[in-house]
Formats: sequence, C-alpha cells, structure tokens
Amino acid sequence: MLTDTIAAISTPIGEGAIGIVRMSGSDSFKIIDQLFRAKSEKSTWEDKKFKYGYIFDEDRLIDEVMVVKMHAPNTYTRESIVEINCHGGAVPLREILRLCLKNGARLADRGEFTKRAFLNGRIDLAQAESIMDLIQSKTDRGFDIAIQQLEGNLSKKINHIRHALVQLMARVEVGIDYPEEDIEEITYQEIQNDLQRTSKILDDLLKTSRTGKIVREGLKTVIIGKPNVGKSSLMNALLKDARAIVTDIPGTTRDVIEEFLSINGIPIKLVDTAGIRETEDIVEKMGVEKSKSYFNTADLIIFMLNGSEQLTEEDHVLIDKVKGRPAIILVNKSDLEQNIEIDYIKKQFESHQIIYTSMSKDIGVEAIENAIQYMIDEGGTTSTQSEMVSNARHIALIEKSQLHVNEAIKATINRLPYDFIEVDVKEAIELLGFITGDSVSSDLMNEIFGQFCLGK
Ligand SMILES: Nc1nc2c(c(=O)[nH]1)N(C=O)[C@@H](CNc1ccc(C(=O)N[C@@H](CCC(=O)O)C(=O)O)cc1)CN2
Ligand SMILES: Nc1nc2c(ncn2[C@@H]2O[C@H](COP(=O)(O)OP(=O)(O)OP(=O)(O)O)[C@@H](O)[C@H]2O)c(=O)[nH]1
Ligand SMILES: [Mg+2]
Repeated sequence: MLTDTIAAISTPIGEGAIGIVRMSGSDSFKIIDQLFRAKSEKSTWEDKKFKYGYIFDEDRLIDEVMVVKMHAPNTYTRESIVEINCHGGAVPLREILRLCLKNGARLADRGEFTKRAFLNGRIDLAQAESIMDLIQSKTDRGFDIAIQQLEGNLSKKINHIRHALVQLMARVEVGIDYPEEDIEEITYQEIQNDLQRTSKILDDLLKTSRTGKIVREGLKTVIIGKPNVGKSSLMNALLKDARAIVTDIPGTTRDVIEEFLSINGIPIKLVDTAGIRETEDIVEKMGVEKSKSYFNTADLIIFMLNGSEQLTEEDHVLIDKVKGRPAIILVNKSDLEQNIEIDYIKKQFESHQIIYTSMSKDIGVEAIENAIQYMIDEGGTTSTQSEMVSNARHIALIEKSQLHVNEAIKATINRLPYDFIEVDVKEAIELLGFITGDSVSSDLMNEIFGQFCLGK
C-alpha cells in the first residue's frame, strides 16, 4: 500500500546540532498541522519554504523547530513531504517522531523514502542503489562513480542496449510470425552483426567493473609468507604506523589483522596474516587456517620471501600456490647477506614483478605502492567513461546477459531457427531490466532497500 504516510528520523540520532524528522504521504500535512504552532500567526505556508515555530504534544512544548512542506508531486518521493528541523538531540528527535506516529503516520522501513521515489518513477533502481553508494563511499573515486550513477549515466547506457535488443527482436519476430508474407526479412548476418555489437558494448562495460568494484569495496590485498620473513613490518610500513606487533620470534602474528589504506584514491584492504606453517599451537593453528582462507579469496597477494635464507619446504608450498594468481613477489631482508636461490625464484615467477626490499632499512616500500597501483590499472580502466559498473549485482547481471547474447550469436552462426535466437535475446533483455528495475520483483526490492539506513 502506497497511500499510507511514513515517518522516520533522517539524520544521525543525538550526534548533530540539528536533526530532521521526515514524513511522506498524503496525510503528512494534516499530521504536522496537529503538532506545529507557528511563531507568527500571520505567516503562511509556501511550498518548500521554512516556517518557524514550535512542536507541541497537546499543551506540552517539545521543541523549537523549522518546518517545510513540499507538495506532491515535485518532491523526493513524488508524495507530499514534511520535514521538521529540530534540535539534534536524541530526545527531541524521538519525541517528534513519536508524535508523528501517534497522529497517524507509520514508522518507515529502511530505504522506504527512496523506495517510493523508485516506485513512483522519479528514479530507477540503479539510481536508487547509487544513493546508498554515495552515503557509503570511502574515497573520492568511489563517490564519483556513485554520483554518475545517480545522474542516470549507467541507466541510460543500459536502456540504450536494451532498446537495441528489443528492436532487433521485433525484426526477428516478423520473420517468425509472418514467414510467408512478403516483408523484407532480416538475415542471419544482420542479426549476428547486431548481436556482436551489443556483446562488445557489454564487454566494455564489464571492463570498467574490475576498477569499479575495487573503488567501491577496496582491493583485498593479503600479505603472506612463512613466519618471521617481515610481513607485519611491511604492514606497518604501508600503513606508516606501528599497527602490528613485530618481533624476531616466528609466529608473532597469530590472527589476521585488517586495515584500510588508500593509494592514489584507491582503497586497499590490507590483511597481515599469521605466517603459514605447520604448528601445534592451537591459537596459531586457527590463525593459519584463517590466513589460508584469506589467501584463497584475495584480489592481490603480496608474497614475501626471506632473501637471507635458503628456500624452505614452507616456501616451496607457497610458491606453487601463488603461481597463477595476481601477486607481487618480495625478497625481503635484502640488507643481510643473500642466500636465497634467486634464479629459481625468477624462473618460477617469470610473469610476476619481483621487488627486493628491506623493511628494517625502509627500502622498497614505494616500489611496492607503485606495483599495487600498476596491478589495479592493468586489468581495469583508467578511461573517463562515465558509466562505470561497480555494483556486484549489476556486474553479475551484465555477465549473465552477455552469456545469453553470445548464445544467440552461436545460434545465428549455426543457422538455427529464429525461435532459438529469440529465447536468448529475450532473456538478455530481461536481465538488463533487473539493473534499472524495469523488471523487478518484491524480493529484489526488499533485498536492495533493506540495505539502506533508516530514514533514507
Ligand atoms: N532536507 C533535505 N535535504 C536533502 C534531501 C532531502 O530529502 N531533504 N535529499 C534526499 O536524499 C538529498 C537531495 N535530494 C533531493 C532529490 C529530489 C528532491 C525533489 O524535491 N525533487 C523534485 C523537485 C525538484 C525541484 O524543486 O526542482 C522533483 O524531482 O520533482 C529533493 C531532494 C540531499 N539533501
Ligand atoms: N635484517 C632485517 N630484519 C628484518 C627485515 N624485515 C623484518 N625484519 C625483522 O624480522 C623479524 C620478524 O619481522 P615480522 O615483521 O614480525 O615478521 P612476520 O612475517 O610478521 O612474522 P610472523 O608474524 O611471526 O609470521 C623482526 O625482528 C623484524 O625486525 C629486514 O628487511 N631486514
Ligand atoms: Mg607478523
């Protein structure tokens, strides 16, 4: 039911000088008229203009406030909205919300204001999601992507692709429905060209997604190596802070340590792990297990070796695991006499970057930062393409949609009946629609808006 009036506290509770209680729905003006007394009897309500006065519960003064009425449909939700600007303490905010509820409003669900903006057609689903990204973005680059999405750039692109597929579908259907009529029929070659163009556009979009996802969630970077090679020293050097305990006792780090840092505006989620080894210590053992699972899901691995020692069995196990993964190889303790089998290492890691470092002499930290930057730019994009995909939900839908387009291309190449092509193209169209919300289920809406904060 959309006609009921919702209310919520839309600012942090008790943390600001001023707070806002917001209502949306057809009763919101009626409700505020019962609570609010203007300071000046002569003042009149003007759309989107503050009115100054007091909130009363019967005859009890609750707070001194500024109130705005906004007339439907030119509002955030497209419904009538009232915003009460009160003092930011927890008591005035909660009291005013309570009075709104007492007079007929219902407490809003998470994200319900924005959900109404979506359901009433002011914004589409991708734009609604971008509002949450805006609030949560951790870096300038993440914020830029979100604001572009709020402006509708991604949606425009998706609609464009969908439109092209719908038009193609229409032309194909003519051939299915009226095979004997003398309408100029689309050829397999034309269908194939069209689909290939679409597949390429989807591909370009997916290329932006790696960077997009990193900017949004941070590059999950895990430092691994056998005990005592200098992993925690590296963590501290990158953070420029003595975050992790460093000692000469192997097995010092027994649990994983996670911290965020930013390299040129890109968030890095850096994880220092317990040195991976066989151990009887039960706490360290659990740490080692955790290290292994972080290792498996990392976007980037920083693999540290000790240059002053010959390779051990533990190193060999890790070398095998790191090969084939995105990784930077560090040969640490380069200030000491070198005993490591360096030619063997070079051979194992022909396509990886190897950096010689000394954590105790502060050598190589900048080279590591540059290498991380390089790893980010390499697979992603530094383009200024405004429609970046950063949301995991959108990425998955574009990938699936592209699979169907590619299936349809196969069908044209094999000259299968048009119905076969149609099935996949239709599926691709529907999947893209889930991004903008043209196709949407209530489960999907609950999932998306349920992630919002209260009052949004
Ligand atoms: N006080 C307050 N500040 C806020 C918000 C809010 O809801 N209230 N916003 C909430 O996120 C953001 C601003 N977003 C908004 C988006 C659309 C409309 C709106 O009324 N749009 C109408 C009318 C436009 C016009 O007057 O020209 C429309 O699009 O038709 C308002 C705020 C950030 N600041
Ligand atoms: N000479 C020298 N010593 C280093 C270097 N890097 C680290 N160390 C020393 O090596 C010892 C172990 O360093 P940590 O950073 O604790 O090593 P770790 O890999 O985190 O060890 P665990 O947590 O036990 O797995 C400490 O005594 C450090 O001071 C280096 O480049 N050269
Ligand atoms: Mg350590």
